[in-house]
Amino acid sequence: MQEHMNYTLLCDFYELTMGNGYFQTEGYADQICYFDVFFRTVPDGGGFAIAAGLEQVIDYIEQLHFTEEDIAYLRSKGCFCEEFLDYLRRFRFTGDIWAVPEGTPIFPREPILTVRAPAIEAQFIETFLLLTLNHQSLIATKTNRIVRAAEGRPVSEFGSRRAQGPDAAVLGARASYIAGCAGTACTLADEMYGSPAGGTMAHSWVQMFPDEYTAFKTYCQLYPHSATLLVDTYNVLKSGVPNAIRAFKEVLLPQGITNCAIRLDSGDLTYLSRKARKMLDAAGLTECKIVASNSLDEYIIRDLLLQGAKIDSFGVGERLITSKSEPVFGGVYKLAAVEDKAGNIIPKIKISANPGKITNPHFKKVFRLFDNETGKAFADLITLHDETVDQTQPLELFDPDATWKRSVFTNFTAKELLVPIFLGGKLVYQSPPIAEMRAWCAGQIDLLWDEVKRFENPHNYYVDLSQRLWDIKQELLRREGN
Ligand SMILES: Nc1ncnc2c1ncn2[C@@H]1O[C@H](COP(=O)(O)OP(=O)(O)OP(=O)(O)O)[C@@H](O)[C@H]1O
Ligand SMILES: O=P(O)(O)OC[C@H]1O[C@H](OP(=O)(O)OP(=O)(O)O)[C@H](O)[C@@H]1O
Ligand SMILES: O=C(O)c1cccnc1
Repeated sequence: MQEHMNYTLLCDFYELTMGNGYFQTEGYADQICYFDVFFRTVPDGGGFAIAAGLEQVIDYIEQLHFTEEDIAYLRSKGCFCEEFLDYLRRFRFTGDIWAVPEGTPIFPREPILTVRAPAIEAQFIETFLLLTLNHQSLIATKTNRIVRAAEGRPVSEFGSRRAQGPDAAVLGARASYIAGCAGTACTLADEMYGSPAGGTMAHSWVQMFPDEYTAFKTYCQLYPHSATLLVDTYNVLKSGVPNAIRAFKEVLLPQGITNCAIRLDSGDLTYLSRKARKMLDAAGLTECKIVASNSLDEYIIRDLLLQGAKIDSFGVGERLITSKSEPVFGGVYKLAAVEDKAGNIIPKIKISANPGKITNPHFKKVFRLFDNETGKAFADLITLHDETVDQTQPLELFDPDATWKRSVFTNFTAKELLVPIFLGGKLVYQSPPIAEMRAWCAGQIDLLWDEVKRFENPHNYYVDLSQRLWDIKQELLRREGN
């Protein structure tokens, strides 16, 4: 796991060959440059994504170092000069990083992390930054859709066994908690990151005993305050629910415990939950909760609730932990500017035949604009690094592609999204406890309009450019695009 691993060589090999190249090319080794991390489309056609993974980026940056074994390995590749290998012995990150806090809703094309550092350092960290932010933001974004579909009912993350490897399980559980899961079945995610671990029982527990009732009774005796009995091993309505009722009545009720649950893991979850609810209520177990699982996702959960299922909470595994419907979060790392010897910032652009892939040049800031009357966010504004937004003056925003579409806003508050994380190689940010990230995430999503939160065809939230930034972009397009 991350804490015990040296991930320095978890980079694409070209980061090293470029680094060696910059090192040997006069004037490039110390070239200060700016890179932005941003993404282009929200997975699943959603209206926004959730940023996650920053704490692991911080750990990585702090741990960055090449061991003598790493140097020997790189020497064996035969393509790095000795001076560069010697430089790698002393390699540390000395630059600046700004990023959006974890749990923040984010939108396409805006920087969610910016690096300012000497070229070799800034280039070297690309792979790990992207893989970490892409993975956790993907799982956080998917989880949040699932959690919103559950309309306030707790969702537990059950996916470790189907995750694509240990990091995907543990860090996925971490991201899912930030994005709104109530907890996880992953014990290590609790120990390492504080995402609360808990769970029910497997079919094997029920199969292990001579009969279903004995399995339930034994479990209730062992865990009277957290008994969730899995009722679908044999026959839900004919044996599972009746045996659960019997065990609850014989073991829990005499102790005054009414807090209990059953889990449904197959069949028609609406039909079975409605029938089970009636049986539990008729037995006086009105406080007994019904948990549902079995290849759930946001669409099935929404359907179940529309059908009138009597489900109190959900366990969601494979489709959450793998983000099965859309398993790629396309965050990219693009050069936005370099500094000349005098420290002037020279903006850089990447041009593409696809206008959506043209980058926003320069060292930038992102402001989120909130309407003072409703408190809701209505647009994000990307500006140059030295611009401020004057909240006392009307602000004209325009569509960066269809520039004739303009609106003037008054009575708003502008909040900067990116906060300093490293300055001069020194960590200046303390990640909040994970429960605070989770509360921050929920609070920030509350500030988005419902139209932006639709699962299908959401309202397109505006991410606009300041006039100065737009002018610089157009100038670069004219200069470089011909
Ligand atoms: N009422 C419902 N409406 C929509 N989807 C449902 C409903 N009930 C269950 N589902 C979903 O339908 C799928 C059924 O899965 P599957 O074909 O594996 O059946 P199963 O009943 O789980 O069988 P098995 O006993 O093999 O596990 C699951 O994704 C489940 O969440
Ligand atoms: O379906 P998921 O969303 O991934 O939720 C987790 C699943 O994991 C367990 O199943 P198990 O590994 O025993 O397999 P099975 O129930 O599918 O046979 C559990 O009973 C859930 O069905
Ligand atoms: O605790 C559970 O019920 C659980 C845990 C992992 C996978 N499926 C179910």
